[in-house]
Amino acid sequence: MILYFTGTGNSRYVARKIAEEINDEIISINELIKHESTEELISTDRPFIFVCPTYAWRLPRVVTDFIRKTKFSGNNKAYFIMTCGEDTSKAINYIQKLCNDKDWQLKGMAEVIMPENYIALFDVPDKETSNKIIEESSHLIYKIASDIRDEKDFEIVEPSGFGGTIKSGITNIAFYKFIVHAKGFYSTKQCIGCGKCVDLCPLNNISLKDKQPRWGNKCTHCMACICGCPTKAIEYKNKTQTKERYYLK
Ligand SMILES: Cc1cc2nc3c(=O)[nH]c(=O)nc-3n(C[C@H](O)[C@H](O)[C@H](O)COP(=O)(O)O)c2cc1C
Repeated sequence: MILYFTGTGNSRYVARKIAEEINDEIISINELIKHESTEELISTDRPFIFVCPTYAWRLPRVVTDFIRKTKFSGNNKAYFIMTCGEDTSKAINYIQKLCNDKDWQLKGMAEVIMPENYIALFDVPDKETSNKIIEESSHLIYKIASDIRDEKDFEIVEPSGFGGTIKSGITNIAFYKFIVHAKGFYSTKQCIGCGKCVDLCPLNNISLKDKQPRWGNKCTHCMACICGCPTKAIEYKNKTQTKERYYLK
């Protein structure tokens, strides 16, 4: 069973490719969280395969919380596939700990480089570069799918050095404390009040007031609202006005 979380489509794309290759069922964690079905039992006799973005060199906190809260049964094997713009540093250590706590056998963690989507802090690649990155990911995605099909362990990810320990450790904690807030988001005159941002927000953190989006305090910086807006009417502080949006359908 493939369970994916996504902000801007990269992880959904990878999850779908794997599902096609291994002919397995696919479930959106976004939908489960959105409909508050996170504590229900999820059961399969095939391995659990989690696909999600990397946030500050670890699993997104929202995914870790989902896994911790939800009851899983039927088998105890888990694969983790993290899409990322660059690297996952020591995310593997935290995944191993999560698996130990869940009594799961970790069959491996793989990182798949996909286009950077963190528009609030960085530039995202142009269309041509994004397409090239996506195309280049296919070889690895097929290898991942083939290993899962054969129930093989993934090749071990080279452990990163001390820099990685800092990034996945203290920097991750500081990142959630100081950066991950909805405060900087606002809509512009281009907003047509369509509510797409409300639908896309996995945490139900956006509501419409007078046909304009209002953000609550549960934001996880997934970038779905700003990148998925059909009229490019959402901005973040003064960081995004001139930037292209990135969203993979
Ligand atoms: C809040 C946030 C934090 C991120 N942190 C990292 C990171 O630590 N390392 C990295 O390589 N990419 C990082 N990225 C980039 C995403 O992990 C990457 O673009 C991913 O494929 C997006 O997946 P999605 O489209 O399924 O949401 C970050 C993106 C966001 C929005």
